[in-house]
Amino acid sequence: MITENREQTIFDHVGSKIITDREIDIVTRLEEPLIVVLGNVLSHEECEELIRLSTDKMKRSKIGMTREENELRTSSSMFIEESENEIVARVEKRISTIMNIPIEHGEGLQILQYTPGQQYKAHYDFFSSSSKMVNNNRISTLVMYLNDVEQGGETFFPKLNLSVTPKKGMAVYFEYFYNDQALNDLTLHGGAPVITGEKWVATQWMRKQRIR
Ligand SMILES: O=C(O)CCC(=O)C(=O)O
Ligand SMILES: [Fe+2]
Repeated sequence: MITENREQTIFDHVGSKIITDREIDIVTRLEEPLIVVLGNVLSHEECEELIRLSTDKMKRSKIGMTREENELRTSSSMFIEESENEIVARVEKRISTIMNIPIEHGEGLQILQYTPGQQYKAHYDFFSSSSKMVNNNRISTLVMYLNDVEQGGETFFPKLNLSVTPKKGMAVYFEYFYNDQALNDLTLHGGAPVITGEKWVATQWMRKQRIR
């Protein structure tokens, strides 16, 4: 493997497994920019619990659920901030090990629900240099799939001709903290329209510095 001249990454795992309270599988990796497909990240029970928590919260406060009015993302979204929930705390700890960043750098888990026709058009997760957020920008993302989608809903990276099929309990990780901005720009990605069924994901974004 050619490793010279490669930039330092945040994700530091080698081999085919990441040992946390669960044994996570490294299924596929693209090196630059680093994009890793991971298996066995969440148990089916944990996936179902995250969907339940989000559905519950949605019911409790109708304003908590933001149905996006803009064209970029047509899914519904919700932040889960219940770190006091045993499952959320356990999952956050695991995510922190996978992403190799303390959980205090993480925005709360965001749950997205897509119904047929809904999508998330190609975008960057990092904030543009004109944003106030750029001082403590995002550096990495973990998108976890909470269910199987009958048809559609792939996470796609148009500049890399890469797409990842949602599979319950699996996840895709990518980072964009390279000195070479051209590498960061290659992480353009989106959620393809769901054709049949529903799609639920939980996204963890990490910031450069702690935010909680
Ligand atoms: O739904 C997906 O596959 C992608 C989600 C995403 O890009 C995000 O949450 O930032
Ligand atoms: Fe994204």
